[in-house]
Parts: sequence; structure tokens; C-alpha cells
Amino acid sequence: MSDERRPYSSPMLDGPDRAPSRGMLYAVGFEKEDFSKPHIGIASTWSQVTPCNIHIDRLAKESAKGADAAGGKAVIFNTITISDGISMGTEGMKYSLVSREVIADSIETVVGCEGMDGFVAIGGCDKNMPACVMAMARMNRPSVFVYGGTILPGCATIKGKEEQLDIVSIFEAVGKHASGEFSDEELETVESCAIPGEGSCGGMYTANTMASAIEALGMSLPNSSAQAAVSDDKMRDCFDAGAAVLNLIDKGIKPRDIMTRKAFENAITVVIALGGSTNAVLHLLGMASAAEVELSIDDFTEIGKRVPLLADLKPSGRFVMAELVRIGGTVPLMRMLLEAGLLHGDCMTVTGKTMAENLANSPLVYPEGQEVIRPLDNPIKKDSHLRILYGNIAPGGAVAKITGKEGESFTGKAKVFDSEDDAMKSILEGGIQDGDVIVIRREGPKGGPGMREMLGPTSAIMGRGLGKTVALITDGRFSGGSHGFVVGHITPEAHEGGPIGLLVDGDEITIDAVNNKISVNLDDEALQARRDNWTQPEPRYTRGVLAKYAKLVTSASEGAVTDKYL
Ligand SMILES: CC(C)(O)[C@@H](O)C(=O)O
Ligand SMILES: [Mg+2]
Repeated sequence: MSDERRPYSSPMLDGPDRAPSRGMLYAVGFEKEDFSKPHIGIASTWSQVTPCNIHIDRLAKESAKGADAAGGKAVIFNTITISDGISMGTEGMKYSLVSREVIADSIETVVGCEGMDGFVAIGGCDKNMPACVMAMARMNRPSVFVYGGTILPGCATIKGKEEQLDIVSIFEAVGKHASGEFSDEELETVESCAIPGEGSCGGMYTANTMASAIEALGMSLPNSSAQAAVSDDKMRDCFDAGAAVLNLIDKGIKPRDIMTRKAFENAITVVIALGGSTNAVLHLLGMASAAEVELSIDDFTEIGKRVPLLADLKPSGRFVMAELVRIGGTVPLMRMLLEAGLLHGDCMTVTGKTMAENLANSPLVYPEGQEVIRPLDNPIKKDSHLRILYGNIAPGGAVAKITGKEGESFTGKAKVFDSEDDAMKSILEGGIQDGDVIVIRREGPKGGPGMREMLGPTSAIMGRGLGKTVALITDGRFSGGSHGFVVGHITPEAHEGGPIGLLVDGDEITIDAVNNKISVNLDDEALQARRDNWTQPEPRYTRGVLAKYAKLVTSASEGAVTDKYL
């Protein structure tokens, strides 16, 4: 066995002076012949913390089998995960985006420290997925991402009607309960039935969005983003991913050969066609930064002009991910996009083949009469739902998710809150009226810190029936489950002196998603006068991981990464 296949493990394991390392590894299950095989890490985000990751140890074992069967020697290691669905709306949620960096750092640390020649990384919840890919981009060692797979919908009879439920149904039920539409008993029915088992949140929320984006990027196996967590397909995907790493080692294909600028364009295209989460903007920028690929928020606008929204998926559409799985997954959609000239077919992927070759080799097609994915000539929206807005509230950019169902422009009066908690309280207590623009600030990457997701407020707005008459803007971000007239990632954030921090109750705010503008009806002089009286708030944390994060993190428009300007 040549050392070419073992560039990292050979210096660690070969020769008499490396006997101690081998001695340690005999004790974790290595046999003599294993020392001449490529050393393959299997990064597992297994945790009992969340249903998204509860099964990942099973998947990791399967990937290890695949790597071993293909001639490698696999070693499984763990990293952490957190759960947005559980911590949402609490102080704890400030750790959510931070965890993306911690997970990327931890995978880099183990792969780097233990001399792994390649690795599989398995993620199931929103942040651990971009984190896995960021680690792959940083390390640039042959690697394959595995998605834990989608959860199935929960079912319950509510007000005499059989309903399909998921995590967002519970968040919206909270708003319905607050407005009196749901009784205590109905709320309990929803909460106890919505999450039936293993897998990631079931709509086109952030986990399914990022899984699809990573597949389109070429870093996971074809159609692996559209598989149920509990399925034979997912088990096969895990085995094949382990084996695929050995193929990449043999062919000398590294993540940065795959994660090119064109591959990121493919990922953006698929996210738009699927109606994906605003978090895709943040995470793709973060992943591109790790791969040292030039990508900016304005690329979403350019690509968004030509790519239509085709998927009728939740949160704003009708179907859940399990329905997309049932009709054939993401491959037929990607083939449609490729044939229309909207995808680059020449991008390399983890199969060792190009995107076009993978799509041509797949027998999958959508059945006649399916309603989940619209044809290109009858889209839900002819261009992107992800809008990058600029204006005197967001000179550095902002991200909105406007599918058109909410209308395309909104003018209203500001109701300003210095935290998500205050805003949520006001919405639940009936303090928000038609025509209000709820402003939630000091929730940015540095100011929050950690850019909490505003699923509580956006769902409470929906649950209270204010979805079409109220808008929400924030320097924080949104859940993939958020919908309505909402604008996040406002840059610069309030903590950095951004104009969102200068707004007061009653200011007239206009959001124009056709012309991509967000502005307050104040001239430069009036804004400057307010700026002259502004002082930077004290940081909310001065020790620990949140304080470290706030010091290092870049703006949302740069992907909120922590290793860029060191
Ligand atoms: C809890 C959710 C819905 O999974 C959220 O974290 C998301 O961003 O999609
Ligand atoms: Mg989330």
C-alpha cells in the first residue's frame, strides 16, 4: 500500500518511532494490517439532545462499514449538536449559530490531530450540516457529507380534521392558543403528535434546505438529501458514503476540487427552486469562506433573477419533505434545472463523476400528476423568493424571504424592541396591530450575540392571523419555518451602530421586495442627528464562548464566520 493514499496517517503511524500511536490504536480495535490502510474519520453529530440527531450513531456505524469494506480503516468520533427547535425563543438560542463554528472547529481539530486521510461527516440539524462542510473545506481532505434524513410528518385530528403536523405546527399553535382559537387540549394534541420520531424538521426548513444545497454543491451522494431518516435508502447512503471516500482518495479528488464557485452557484440555484430557508444565505457564505471561494450576498440576487421557485413545500407551501421523497427526491428537479441551462453540469462531485454524469445515470423521474414540484413554465414565482435588500436601514444588505403570497411590498409604522423576548411578549399580549412593522434589534451576530432565529415571533404573528398585515425586520435571523413579510440579517447590526439601532416607534418603514429596498422615511440629516446621540451598548457577555464569538464573528453579509480576519 503506497503512502500516497495515507498522506496524513503515514507520518503518524509508520516506523518504529510511531509504535506508541499504534499501541494506542490496537486498543480501539486496529489490527496489524489496518495500519497500512487509509485512516478514515467518521464525524458523528449523534446526540440525545434532539430527534434530528438521535439516530446518527446508527448511521455512523454504517458509514464506517462502508469505508472498511472499501479498504479503509474507519474510526468514529463524536462532536456536539444543539437543537433550535428546543432552545428557540430562549436565551439558550444565542448558542445556536455559535455551535456551527464549534462543530466545524471540533471536526477540524480531530481530523487534524488524529492524522485522518479522509472523512465522512454526518449531520442532521441545521447548524451541524454547514459546520461539517466547513470542516471539509478547511481541511481539504477527501470527504463526503451524509444527511441524517427527514422526519416523517405527525398526524392528529384537530377540530374534526385530520392534519399533517411538524415542529412549525406547534409554534403556530402557540399563536392560535394565545388568540383563543386553540384550547389547552388542542395545543397539547399538537405538541404531542407533531414530532413522531427520528429525523430533521420536516418542511423545507433549514435542515432540508442545507441537505439539498450540499447535494447540489456536490458534497453528498445523489438524492441523499431526499431520504427519510428511517429508511433503507438512508442506510445505503451511509454505507456508500464511507466507500466513496476511498474512491476520492484513489482519484485524488479533494473538497476544494468540488466546492468551486460554479458549485456554489448550483447550490444557490437548487435552494431557490426548492423555496429554501434564509439561513442558506448565511451558511453558503460561511461554507464558501471556508473553501476560500469568492461569494457575496449579491450573487443570490444575480442567480435569483433567472431561477424560479418551483417547490410547493412548507413553510409557505402545502407539502413536507417526505412528499418530495415519495415522488423521487431532488435528482429529477436538478435534471430539469440542468436541461434548462440553470445548473452547471461540469462540476465535480463526491461520486468522482460530474453533476451531469450523476444526473444522466439516475433513472429517477417524477410521476405524472405530482403537485410538489411545478414545471419550469408554471412556477410558483418566476424569480427567487430570497431577496437581498438594501437601503438606509440596511446599507450592508439584508435578507428577506418573499414567496409572493405575502404581497411584494409593505409600508407600516415601526414598533421597536431591543430583544426577541420583548417582541414575543407584545405579540402574544395583543400589542401588535395591522400595519405595524415589528423591529427586533440587538439580536445580530455580535449584539445578540449569535443571531437568534425569530420562529417564535413569526409563528405567533401567523397564529394570530396577522401574517398579511404585519411585517417584521431584524438584525437577527429566521428559522427555515418562518414565513410572512419578514426581513432579517440587517447589516450593519444595531450593536455596530447600524441604522436599525436608530429607529424609534412610529417611524415609517417601507419594504419593497420587487426593487429590493428597505428604507425608513427619514433623510440623511435626520438619521445623522440620531447617530450623534447613539452610544454602543455594553456587550451582553464578557466571558465564555458567547463573548469569544462576539469578538471574532463577521457580519451576516459575510456569513457570520469566526476565522476570517485573524
Ligand atoms: C426548528 C427549525 C424549524 O428546524 C429551525 O431551526 C429551522 O431553521 O428550520
Ligand atoms: Mg434553525
